[in-house]
Amino acid sequence: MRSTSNAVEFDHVSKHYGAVLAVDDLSLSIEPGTTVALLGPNGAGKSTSINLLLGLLLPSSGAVRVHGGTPAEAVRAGQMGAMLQNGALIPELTVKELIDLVRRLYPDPLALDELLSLADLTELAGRRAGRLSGGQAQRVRFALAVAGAPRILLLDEPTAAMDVESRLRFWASMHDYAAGGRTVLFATHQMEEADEHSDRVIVIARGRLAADGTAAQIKADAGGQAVSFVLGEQPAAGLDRLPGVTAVEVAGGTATLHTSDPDATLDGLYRGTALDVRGLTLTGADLEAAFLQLTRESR
Ligand SMILES: Nc1ncnc2c1ncn2[C@@H]1O[C@H](COP(=O)(O)OP(=O)(O)OP(=O)(O)O)[C@@H](O)[C@H]1O
Repeated sequence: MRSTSNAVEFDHVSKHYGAVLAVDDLSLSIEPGTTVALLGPNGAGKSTSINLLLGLLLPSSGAVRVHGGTPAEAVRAGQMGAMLQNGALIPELTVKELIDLVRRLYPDPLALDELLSLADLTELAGRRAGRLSGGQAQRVRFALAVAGAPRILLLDEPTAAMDVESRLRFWASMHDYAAGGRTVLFATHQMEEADEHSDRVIVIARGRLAADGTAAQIKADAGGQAVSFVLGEQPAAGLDRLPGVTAVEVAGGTATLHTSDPDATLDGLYRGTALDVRGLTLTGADLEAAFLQLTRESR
């Protein structure tokens, strides 16, 4: 029986390169229309996972499914587009010629003008590919990846060569593309990119799943948020039982409540205690702190 409800499924997938175990019993599924960030330190297995999804590598064990079929079937049907780390462009062709050449390979491609506009290349249409800057060439790679109007778009560190301005333009293009109900999976080292541009963050470390959820959930699970206030001489008893609280520290008259749910903790503090709460500060874990904690835990 083939399930068609998920765009992507990894079912107990492992991948060895000789003695190196790059992906270790990874199971996950991605619903259609989701934008997922794949986050992990160097060597975590991100590129290997993307190559498995594209059918460029076969799993040592387990199964990878794309819309219920094999990756090879999905690629043949033009369902997948990919922007890998260093895809070569033909330097003599103009941007327009190159994109048109590739789009004509697909059964149901996007229109040339639409592609140029989507990748913000209209003004560079007549420029030879060999004369583009690194960031402009990445935009061309993006146009080539979406030329066949794939249902699933895979991006391996797409903004690695881009300056701030190019990054902004690139993410705007990605969101335009994803808005049509397409599934996007992008690998990144940039926490803020994962936080800002995905519906879901999957953290892998040493080939295993370290965390899976929205950026907000991952931050909360890492328990890095805290509510602090001036306790003075008041008793600290019971603070550790407030909703969401994972640990309490009292030092120099200040109480710090580490919490997985600051809203619930504050509510409990005001309604459930008779404390006089002054000098309140809230500190949130950023995704970077959560990520470091998660990937450290899995070592
Ligand atoms: N062709 C290969 N032969 C042998 N080992 C490999 C090969 N490709 C990757 N590896 C190893 O597999 C592990 C996972 O590598 P992978 O490239 O998937 O990680 P990554 O998360 O994409 O890393 P990065 O962030 O550095 O791009 C690493 O230990 C890497 O050294």
